[in-house]
Amino acid sequence: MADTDARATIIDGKAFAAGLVDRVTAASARLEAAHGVKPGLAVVIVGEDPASQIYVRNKGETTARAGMRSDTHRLPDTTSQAELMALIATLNADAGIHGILVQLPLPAQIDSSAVLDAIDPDKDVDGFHVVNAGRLAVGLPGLVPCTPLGSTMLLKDRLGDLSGLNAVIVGRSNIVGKPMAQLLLAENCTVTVAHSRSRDLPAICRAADILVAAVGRPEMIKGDWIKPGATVIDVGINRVPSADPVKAAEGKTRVVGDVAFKEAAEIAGAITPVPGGVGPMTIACLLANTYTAACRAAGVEPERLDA
Ligand SMILES: Nc1nc(=O)c2c([nH]1)NC[C@@H]1CN(c3ccc(C(=O)N[C@@H](CCC(=O)O)C(=O)O)cc3)C=[N+]21
Repeated sequence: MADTDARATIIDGKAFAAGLVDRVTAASARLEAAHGVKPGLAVVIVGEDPASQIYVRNKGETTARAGMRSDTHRLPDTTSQAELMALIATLNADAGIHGILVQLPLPAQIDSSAVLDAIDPDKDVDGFHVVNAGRLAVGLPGLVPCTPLGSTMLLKDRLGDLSGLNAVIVGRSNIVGKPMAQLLLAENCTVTVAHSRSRDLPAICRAADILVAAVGRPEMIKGDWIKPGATVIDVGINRVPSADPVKAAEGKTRVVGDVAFKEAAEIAGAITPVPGGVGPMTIACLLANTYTAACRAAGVEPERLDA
């Protein structure tokens, strides 16, 4: 691709996500035409974090472009737990809303897990509710967290059958690492979940045919941690000072992943870039989950969307 040093195939998450959004758009139009149901997503944002505002705006725009209903609820950062719970109760009861996303992180006065677990699990398009975590763990249909879902789609698109491959996930969060482990286990991978307390992380990573980096530490995973030919999925989106010291001094930033991309691309067989890799898949999968939730609410079998 553009980087002539790179040996690895650069996995174009942005392009795959655009295709997925197109398929969701078409499937949603057919759902509306046949059953009179227009998928509806409600996004709730509490406070004024500028980065969060950007994500919320992107989600809202993409949802509208896909022909879905998209409501954004912006609440002040002084919002109480009770006020947020009341909004969620209203959205749970609204038949025109099939998906609810409460943007994280929430302000300190709010108990996040209580809020997430107040969302109707069948409208929980983030897949963060304990019921959906449980469904995923035991193999029942539910709603699957968007970032691991999108990462798995990219892996299957690139590798086909994942059976028997060694998958190493670095990071054990409830929103990425743990659900990613469940999805790859369901694909018959041999799954290792490594984390900050793991001993000899480089050696663990070097055994990986599939390496998923989801730690939130800029460029922590080095090129010599990667097995030659491995497929690397970089989930990290870290804002760091610009590489140009003059721009950095002006406060300019750039976005990097959890993987030292340039050196990793010399060794890996394929790698997702940041930006343009997993991030766009997260938003596309949010729309896919909203479509799936709308179909289930209408008692309609969702169309396949993953390819
Ligand atoms: N309840 C909840 N669900 C979320 O899914 C959730 C959340 N809270 N809180 C914030 C994080 C962050 N997040 C991103 C999604 C897409 C991009 C994305 O598309 N990034 C682009 C652009 C990156 C850039 O240039 O800034 C890319 O990677 O190419 C980024 C970040 C979802 N989040």
